Amino acid sequence: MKVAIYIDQPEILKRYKPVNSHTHKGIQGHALIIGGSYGKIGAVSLSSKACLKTGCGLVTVFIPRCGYKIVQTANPEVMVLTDLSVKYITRIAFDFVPQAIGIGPGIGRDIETHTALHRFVKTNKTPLVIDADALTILSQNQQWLTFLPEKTILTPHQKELERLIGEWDSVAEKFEKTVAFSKQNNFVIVMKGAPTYIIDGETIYKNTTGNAALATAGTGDVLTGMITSLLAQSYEPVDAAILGVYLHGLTADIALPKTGYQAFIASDVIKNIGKAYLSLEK
Ligand SMILES: NC(=O)C1=CN([C@@H]2O[C@H](COP(=O)(O)OP(=O)(O)OC[C@H]3O[C@@H](n4cnc5c(N)ncnc54)[C@H](O)[C@@H]3O)[C@@H](O)[C@H]2O)[C@@H](O)CC1
Ligand SMILES: Nc1ncnc2c1ncn2[C@@H]1O[C@H](COP(=O)(O)OP(=O)(O)O)[C@@H](O)[C@H]1O
Ligand SMILES: [Mg+2]
Repeated sequence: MKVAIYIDQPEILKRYKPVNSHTHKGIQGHALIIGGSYGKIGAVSLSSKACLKTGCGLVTVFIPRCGYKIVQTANPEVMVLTDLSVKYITRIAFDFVPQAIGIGPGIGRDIETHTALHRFVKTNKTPLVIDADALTILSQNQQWLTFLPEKTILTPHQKELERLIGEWDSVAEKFEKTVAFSKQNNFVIVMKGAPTYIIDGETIYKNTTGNAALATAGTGDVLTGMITSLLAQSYEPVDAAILGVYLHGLTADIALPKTGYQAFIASDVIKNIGKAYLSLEK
């Protein structure tokens, strides 16, 4: 395995772009988060809130109708578009041009959602982050991979990675297969775990923040919102992935002395994004 580049504060400061004092919401990026299904609207609610809290100017979600009141109530700052279907996404449509799209949190694996995802990837040209059930659907339809834009960011956990690249017999083989998959498709792979690695072709980055408090429902959905936010704010895809993973881990390191491992939940990641950013400016 090639030597990994450690992602620590000096590496982050090479990439981090502070906010310009003359900016306005119209140029801070408009992100679209597509996901949710009956019982898993929370995933989109968390993801879209994290997207806003990471600095994106405008955030819209596209969800099934059952999520409308939930997201509008939980996150009044987020705009909401709905599918015609109540429980699942069946046809993705929106009438604006986002700077980045995050797709997958809570989207489910209904067969009609497979069709919606197929139609979407065939026509989409917007920079993309793909997570969760959208990754699982893609794993089952690998001929769709050629439709994805260059440097699409995929954020699999270990099981989702296995569905994409197949089983491995050793850690070295896991990296070999992931590097090959990244090179073949020109994707950025966020290989989530403890620690998380970011793989961009032959280049491997190893994150240095985060702890076991993150082993709780929804923290991956939050990460998707954070990376989508940075992509919408014009970070290069690999930098959006690196900075997103670093800040995400840092929230858990900051919160740990107050929450302990057990009481930390995905909303605590979101609560601590501000402190994570502030620590970069110290
Ligand atoms: N509040 C919500 O609405 C939540 C919705 N979620 C959504 O639920 C859907 C299913 O996601 P899941 O990831 O639970 O289901 P998956 O079936 O995709 O993956 C979970 C399976 O992978 C295994 N696994 C092996 N190694 C793992 C690792 N390192 N990390 C995580 N799992 C590992 C688990 O044991 C389990 O069998 C996704 O769309 C996701 O976004 C979850 O994120 C939980 C919270
Ligand atoms: N023990 C751990 N140490 C550090 N980070 C962890 C640990 N367990 C999980 N994480 C992080 O938490 C997140 C979990 O993502 P994921 O499994 O997709 O959760 P969900 O789908 O519930 O949102 C990933 O960013 C992963 O790296
Ligand atoms: Mg997940």
